[in-house]
Amino acid sequence: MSKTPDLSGLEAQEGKGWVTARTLAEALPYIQIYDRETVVIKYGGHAMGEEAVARQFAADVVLLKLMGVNPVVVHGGGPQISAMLDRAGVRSTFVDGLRVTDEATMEIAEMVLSGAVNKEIANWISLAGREADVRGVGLSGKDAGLLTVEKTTRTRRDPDSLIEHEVDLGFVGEPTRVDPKLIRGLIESESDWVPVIAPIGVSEDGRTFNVNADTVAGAVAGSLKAKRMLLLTDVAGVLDEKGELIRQMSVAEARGLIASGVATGGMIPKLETAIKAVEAGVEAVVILDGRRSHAMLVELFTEHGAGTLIQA
Ligand SMILES: Nc1ncnc2c1ncn2[C@@H]1O[C@H](COP(=O)(O)OP(=O)(O)O)[C@@H](O)[C@H]1O
Ligand SMILES: CC(=O)N[C@@H](CCC(=O)OP(=O)(O)O)C(=O)O
Repeated sequence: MSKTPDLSGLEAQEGKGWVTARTLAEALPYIQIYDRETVVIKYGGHAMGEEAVARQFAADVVLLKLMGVNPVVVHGGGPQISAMLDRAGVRSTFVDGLRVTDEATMEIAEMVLSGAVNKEIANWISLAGREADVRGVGLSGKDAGLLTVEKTTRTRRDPDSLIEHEVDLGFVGEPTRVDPKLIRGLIESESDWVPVIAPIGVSEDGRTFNVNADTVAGAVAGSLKAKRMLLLTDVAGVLDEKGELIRQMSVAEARGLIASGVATGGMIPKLETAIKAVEAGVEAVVILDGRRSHAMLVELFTEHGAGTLIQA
């Protein structure tokens, strides 16, 4: 009697193919929703983690572009700036999550953000997309008048005298104007260019400023009236008072989380940015864990999404 060949390995392999095909087919409605829509992705310094994670992120950005989405990446690099300041022996302090930036700090922050981090991300996108000619284009707010800022002011109340006094953050800026012409030109071009933006801005009188990357992403997304802004960070999303993930919330509920003290630290500027972006015409903002592989794909192309969605 002839022996039946053992096909279990082959079946397992074929089974995987069928699962992949079904996943792709199920993504069809979402692929159509995002077809030629702009999605601004804020890629935080913590989410970058190891090189393999960052390369995976770049490959997912390429996939988005090839699926018809127009991704625009705004990156951070806080931990990377801190590491370089340490090496240079420059001490760094933060006020309300913003780095106090003197001249020496500004010089190093710009080197790290516009130089190392920006070019690395653009390069990884170009490498991941080279077969299809998808190319990362590294820019900062200094290019083509992209980001005009004014000096950020912060006040503090003295606990004894109760008198308010100004805290000088140095070269820290708030966006006052985004000129999106260059970005529009890149995303609407026949070429598959993906803009990658470092959070550096210029004041009206031409001085260089360090800007929180969430804030830059919000301003860019607002000026482009993006379909989505994704804030990739190092938590699953916004957590409620019991530490459970909130899947969806309104702008009013986001304000409530800040007021009640459930959102603290770095989550406050993220929610404030999300609120401003929605008010500026971004359809929805999602805060999600950028360390999880394919988090952006799960968010955009599956029924359940990932992280916390904030909309009007
Ligand atoms: N309610 C909350 N839900 C989730 N995270 C929160 C909340 N309140 C505070 N956080 C903190 O916010 C952090 C994310 O902000 P941040 O560290 O600035 O991120 P990034 O460096 O990615 O911009 C989380 O790691 C968490 O410690
Ligand atoms: C003014 C200010 O604080 N600028 C930030 C810019 C980088 C940033 O925002 O990076 P993450 O998104 O990785 O935190 C900084 O110097 O750290």
